[in-house]
Amino acid sequence: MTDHALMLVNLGSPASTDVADVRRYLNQFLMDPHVIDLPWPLRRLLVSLILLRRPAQSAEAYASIWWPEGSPLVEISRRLQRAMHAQWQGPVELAMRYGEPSIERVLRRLADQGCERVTLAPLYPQFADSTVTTVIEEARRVIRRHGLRLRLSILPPFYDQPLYLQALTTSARPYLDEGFDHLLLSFHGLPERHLHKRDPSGSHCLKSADCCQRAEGEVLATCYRAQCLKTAEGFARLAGLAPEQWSVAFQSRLGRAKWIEPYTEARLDELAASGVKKLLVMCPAFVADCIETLEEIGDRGREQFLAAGGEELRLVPCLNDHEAWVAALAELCRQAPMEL
Ligand SMILES: C=CC1=C(C)c2cc3[nH]c(cc4nc(cc5[nH]c(cc1n2)c(C)c5CCC(=O)O)C(CCC(=O)O)=C4C)c(C)c3C=C
Ligand SMILES: [Fe+2]
Ligand SMILES: [Fe+2]
Repeated sequence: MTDHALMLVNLGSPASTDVADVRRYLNQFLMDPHVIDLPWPLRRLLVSLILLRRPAQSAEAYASIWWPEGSPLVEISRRLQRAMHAQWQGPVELAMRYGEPSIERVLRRLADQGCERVTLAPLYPQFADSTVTTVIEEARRVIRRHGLRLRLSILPPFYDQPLYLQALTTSARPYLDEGFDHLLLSFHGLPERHLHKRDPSGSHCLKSADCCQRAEGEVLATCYRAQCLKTAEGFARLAGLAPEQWSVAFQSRLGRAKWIEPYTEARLDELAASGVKKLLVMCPAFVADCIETLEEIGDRGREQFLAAGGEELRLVPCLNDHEAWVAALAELCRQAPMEL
């Protein structure tokens, strides 16, 4: 074995669709201070309130998209892991930020096997504290706590990398070629507060209608919304789409706080009302299909769009284990910079 491992990390799913497993998963996920960024007593109170009803609702949603092998997100991530073996000289491991296999279990196993270097690949194209930062912090915590002699390289967010955008375009091409009235690029949403907290100038994010279009340098480096727009523009350019053929929205809102806009739910109604009959939806914040794409868009979103007068909603699959993505990801990981 070479001593340089690749560790892919995705979000994770409940162990099963039982309400108790979903509650355990949601508790671990939502109690992460990077996800619900309130002081502990308030976070504990809010999460306990969410856990009164949400686990049963989410369990039903998970049950509607669950595969015989288990969670689609986890199974697809395993397929990606297997495909990466052919691209990486050394062990390729998969970990989940919440649930199993945990970052702790995987890093300890690698260290036990004599591995000295790990390229950590958070599988998120765009930066957010609730995804990327929490993975990196957890890896560092585990290394410190167990005194592991591991050197880390970290794959940075790749929202504008030509290799990623090209893979996205290649994987979407058959769907684009079938013809459509409009393409909606629906990204996972984020509470606005998360953007303000990371705005280095304190006066840029959400301060004007086009702040995210104009973001560059250190503002762009931590503005999730601006990075989503860059992904969308880069994809549209490569795919040869005209500006009126596509738009961006943000899905998966939770709670009462204000999340970044426009909301996908509202856009689905607007698009149907504007006469769009055949709608394509892509979800480029996710590299693997999951409850947010399959259930929220593929089931509930489709129902909503048809009820509003649309005729067809086609969900473009995420990159999953597409060969163009496997090759792109391997190259991006080889280029990942070593931590100082
Ligand atoms: C405050 C709550 C949430 C924030 C912030 C958040 C950010 C965020 N999440 C993803 C990617 C995924 N989220 C997924 C599921 C999911 N997300 C939240 C809440 C927040 N996410 C919840 C409660 C759930 C669970 C499902 C539900 O009950 O609705 C998933 C899918 C997991 C699966 O098992 O399929 C992904 C992937 C990103 C990229 C992001 C910030 C940009
Ligand atoms: Fe989420
Ligand atoms: Fe911004």
